Amino acid sequence: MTQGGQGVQGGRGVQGGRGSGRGKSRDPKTRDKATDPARRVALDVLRAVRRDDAYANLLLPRLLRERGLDRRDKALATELTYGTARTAGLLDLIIASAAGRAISEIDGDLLDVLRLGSYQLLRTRIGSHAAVSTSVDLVRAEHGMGQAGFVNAVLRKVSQRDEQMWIDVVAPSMVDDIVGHLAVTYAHPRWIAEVFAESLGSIGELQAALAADDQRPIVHLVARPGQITAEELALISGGEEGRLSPYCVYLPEGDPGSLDAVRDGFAGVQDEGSQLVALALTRADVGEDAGRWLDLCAGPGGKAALLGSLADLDGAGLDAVEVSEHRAKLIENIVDGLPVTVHIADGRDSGLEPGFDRILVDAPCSGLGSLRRRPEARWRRTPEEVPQLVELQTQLLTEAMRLVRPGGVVVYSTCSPHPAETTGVVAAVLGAVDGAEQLDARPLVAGDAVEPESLGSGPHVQLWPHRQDTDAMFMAVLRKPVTH
Ligand SMILES: C[S@@+](CC[C@H](N)C(=O)[O-])C[C@H]1O[C@@H](n2cnc3c(N)ncnc32)[C@H](O)[C@@H]1O
Repeated sequence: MTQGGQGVQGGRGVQGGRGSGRGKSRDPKTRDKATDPARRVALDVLRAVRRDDAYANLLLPRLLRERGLDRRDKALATELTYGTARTAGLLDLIIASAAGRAISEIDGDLLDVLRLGSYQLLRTRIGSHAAVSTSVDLVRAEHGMGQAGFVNAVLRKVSQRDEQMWIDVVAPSMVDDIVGHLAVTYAHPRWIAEVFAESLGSIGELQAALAADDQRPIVHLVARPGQITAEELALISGGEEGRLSPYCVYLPEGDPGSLDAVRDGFAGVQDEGSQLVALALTRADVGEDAGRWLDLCAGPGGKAALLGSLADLDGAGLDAVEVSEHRAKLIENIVDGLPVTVHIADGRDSGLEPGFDRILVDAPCSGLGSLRRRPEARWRRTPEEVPQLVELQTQLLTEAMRLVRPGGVVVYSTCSPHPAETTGVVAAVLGAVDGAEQLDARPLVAGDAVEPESLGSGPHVQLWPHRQDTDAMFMAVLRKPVTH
């Protein structure tokens, strides 16, 4: 996808056989065959997402493997599935307007096809004839001519405007409601745009934040220390060494699952921001480190594996607590051979003896900071979920402060920039633990390529896709007083 600016660059009308300028990436000439396997896979995933609450990023790779798509069809199916899932709310506004009826009045199966067709019309280079006719064919095969006629009529109407023209129709005006306008333009629910604005402290950067979140990110790999270096991993994967984490490799294309290093567990898929959180825990000054480390919310184990590798090199050991049995098994698999002990337990009452030198609380959260990587998530989350999460986060961090030894540190992190889940939780716990202090997290994250000052005013660190090109990870470092 190209950078999604405020105006749609190019903005060519689709009547000439092309959609708008944003997100154009494919030569359509050979993609016009009806119900080709790529569109079939995309539709099946979108349907499972809507009907069964499936996760597109888990189901799609499975279907691509099972159905034996070639490389080009895999790329097309991936673009159409993730793109459509990510923009579903915006597409629905356009479809409702074109159909002249509410989305709730459109049959779900037809809506999936309309979303897939509209996405092709508005955000890909696929010709409008191909986008419409392949959609009609998908419906005709399953639902007959009548329904196919409806889909044909709606998509033809959608094709009469490009994306920017439709935004002018369906979005609130920028003058009356700038947040609402930007939310629609960059395909986000309004409440999430409000949360981003609140976390950023103004709406000045909101457009950049939403635009970055409206892109498909490249894959980040972690080279597990002591097992493979980032330089080696970059060489064998064809990727590029990361800018921020010494263990990160950017993989612009290709299937990470096909790399031997990933299959053998020397490397894994992990956002660079998550690597920085684990790193911050190991870099914090705790005085004499007896090597008792704890990951209190460890599943599925990405950070536990990185911490375990670093603990191995340091002669330390890591206890990894996870409440879900299934996720605890995932940790077991990923930390095989490392000095990590997995406990299936509630982190609020794990039964572990206090006295840890370093504790990570990578708390369950709304996930608003990793929406780029989970295409449908933004349309599933609701603001009503947040207070309950905040309560759990506060309890987990409070327990971590009990388990850490005097002088030891707790890193509290979320893959969410929501102020209630981040600074709100930290302030509440700091206020409740006598003498606890918050350390400046910025020097623990900064490196050769990043000055601490570029990470905000501290003491916490809030990463952002539009600033660091990582997920919007939050981290705060708390130290328990020595006299406590
Ligand atoms: C954000 S994820 C952690 C991600 C993990 N650190 C990683 O890097 O792979 C939060 C985890 O906390 C677990 N969790 C939720 N409630 C918990 C609790 N009360 N005690 C321990 N773990 C909990 C969830 O099941 C989930 O696996």
